[in-house]
Amino acid sequence: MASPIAAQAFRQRLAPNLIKTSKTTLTSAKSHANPELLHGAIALLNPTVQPPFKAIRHLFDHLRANPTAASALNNAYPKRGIFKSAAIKNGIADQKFTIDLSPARDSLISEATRASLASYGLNDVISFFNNTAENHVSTILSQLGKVSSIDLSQVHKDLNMNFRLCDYNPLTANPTSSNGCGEHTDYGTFSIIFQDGTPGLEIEAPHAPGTWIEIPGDATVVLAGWCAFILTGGRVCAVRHRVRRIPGVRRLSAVLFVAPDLEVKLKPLTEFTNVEFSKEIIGGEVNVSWFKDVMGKRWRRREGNLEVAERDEGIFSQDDEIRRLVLGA
Ligand SMILES: O=C(O)CCC(=O)C(=O)O
Ligand SMILES: [Fe+2]
Repeated sequence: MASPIAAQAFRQRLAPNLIKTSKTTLTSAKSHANPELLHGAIALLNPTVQPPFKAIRHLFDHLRANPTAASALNNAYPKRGIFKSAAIKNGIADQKFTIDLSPARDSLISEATRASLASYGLNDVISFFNNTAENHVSTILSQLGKVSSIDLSQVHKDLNMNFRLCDYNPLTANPTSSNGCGEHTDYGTFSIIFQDGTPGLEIEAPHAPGTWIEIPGDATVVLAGWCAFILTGGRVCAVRHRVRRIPGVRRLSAVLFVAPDLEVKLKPLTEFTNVEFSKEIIGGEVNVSWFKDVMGKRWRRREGNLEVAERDEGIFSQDDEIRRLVLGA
């Protein structure tokens, strides 16, 4: 999708202060495939702080074992809930549990609930994400801006962020399933994925669809989503990824998602684009809020968290359909 040159530049120019090139080597899911297949589609981050994985494990264990605590947390955001555990009953959906936070949702959690979850790690988790946002988000945004020659700061004034914890726990409805998180492309500008050392994350080679590259379990990965692809006129590629489970092995991750401001029109911020976009995109008919909503339905279906009434809508169930919306082909 994006030109190899821009993608290469994304990796190289992010390098000076962000990429750890020394110990981390990328290997391919296919035994002899070349890691260069990634063409710089992702960057590796040397983070200032690591997630508090011990606290994250405690928090998931506590919420899973205590439905009252889980309901109290979910009541802070009744529209969708915060702790998602559909995989306890649903063996076809992604076999993981998640805790979905954001600065806005954080402020809705009552003092009583916050206090009751403090000793199970909630505060540590929130300060980790706030710290990461403070230390890395604007730098990554400006580096992405430099490699694409497009000023992304003008459409990221509100810092629209989401924080997600994932628990790929063997105690789900389908313990032998290798599907931790089905293949998908994140909707926003970029995501930072922190891992607890357990492998499982795989990236699809942007120029060799169907070839999946295994990412080492200790790497912290920055990858771009659909909004970056559209805003930069295809100069930054949106990267498909997935998580495979190793039966019997628990894996934890923490993900920080950054997206443009909700009212921003999703159209290239340049007339010189690398690809041809759909007339809806060029015409500025799609804004971030609408796109997030549409994408959200798609990922909630995959994750088994879609409300019954929404489940039958049948639209946008595939990455392909999003691609059609964006590229019109
Ligand atoms: O758990 C991971 O490593 C990745 C999760 C992910 O891609 C997502 O939640 O969008
Ligand atoms: Fe993702």
